[in-house]
Amino acid sequence: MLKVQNISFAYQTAPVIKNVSFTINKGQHIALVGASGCGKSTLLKIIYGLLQVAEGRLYWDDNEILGPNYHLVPGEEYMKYLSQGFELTAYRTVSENIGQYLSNFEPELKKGRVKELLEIVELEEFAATKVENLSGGQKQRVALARALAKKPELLLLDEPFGNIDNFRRSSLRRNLFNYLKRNKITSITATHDKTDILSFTDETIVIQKGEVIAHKNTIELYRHPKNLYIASLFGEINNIVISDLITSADHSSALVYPHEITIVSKSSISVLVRKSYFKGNHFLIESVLNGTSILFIEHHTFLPPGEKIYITIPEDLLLSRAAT
Ligand SMILES: Nc1ncnc2c1ncn2[C@@H]1O[C@H](COP(=O)(O)OP(=O)(O)OP(=O)(O)O)[C@@H](O)[C@H]1O
Repeated sequence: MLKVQNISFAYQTAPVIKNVSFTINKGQHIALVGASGCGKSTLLKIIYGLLQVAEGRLYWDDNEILGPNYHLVPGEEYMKYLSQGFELTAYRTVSENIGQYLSNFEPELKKGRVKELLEIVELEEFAATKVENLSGGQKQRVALARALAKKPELLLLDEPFGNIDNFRRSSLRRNLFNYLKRNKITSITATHDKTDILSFTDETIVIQKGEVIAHKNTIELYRHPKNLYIASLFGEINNIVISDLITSADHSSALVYPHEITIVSKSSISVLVRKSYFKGNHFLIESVLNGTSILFIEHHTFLPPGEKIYITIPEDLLLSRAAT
């Protein structure tokens, strides 16, 4: 179990991490999300022991995680950190980099382990290629395999798929998180990508300006986002004033995802189409409600600008999402 207790940190004088506390159970996958510059990478570096906290304590089970004031070489045996700049040995091959920290005592065992890791990151055909001849995305996959090589108990990933093309990303993500679950490896992934969050994490921690503002089961967080900042992490979102739709309602607002709005042939709510954005399996319709508010709606076909359409939003959804 990882316990982070009331930690605070500043690079200079302005605090970057402010009184942060949370607990993560073994084997759980956690997404660490928030706007750029909110402190995600800083928090991962603190957990790994690269930065010294001004206040607070961190524990992995009963072991206190100490910062650089107490360590010459950062990092504990049980923990691996994959940073955004993956420090590989350029003139060595992919296999040599992956096996760098594995014991040479039993060469067959090492060979088998490197092969298994090459399969996870789908780099079998590059085993003998020097790292300097790889693309950015391929280097990121080598760094990932090397971080996994000694089966850490806790894996810290900073934007692990940032350089990897969409074509690879999906299968790599599945390979990695299935491997982590099978081996009961706890992970914390700092990410901007909602697919990382939604499909592969048990819980999500939301950071805003250095503070934890939510720590919840990922599905719960998606279904009941507490505010606009949280909902926006999952993509386009509408912040609807309920009295614009239901005359008897008060003036509170509700967060509604575009796919939760349905276009119908007739209803009491009409909007004007402004633009249709092609999204592959649907169009995102930008529309105007009451001449002022912008409303995004998911729809299966293109709608021309200026067209008047009717919509419905389930009333119980609106009321359950009403800001309190
Ligand atoms: N070495 C540093 N020295 C001084 N300030 C820093 C340093 N590294 C980061 N910061 C500042 O600390 C704040 C948090 O940075 P951090 O990299 O943790 O954010 P982040 O949430 O990971 O951002 P991103 O999503 O863009 O990677 C930012 O305001 C950043 O400018």
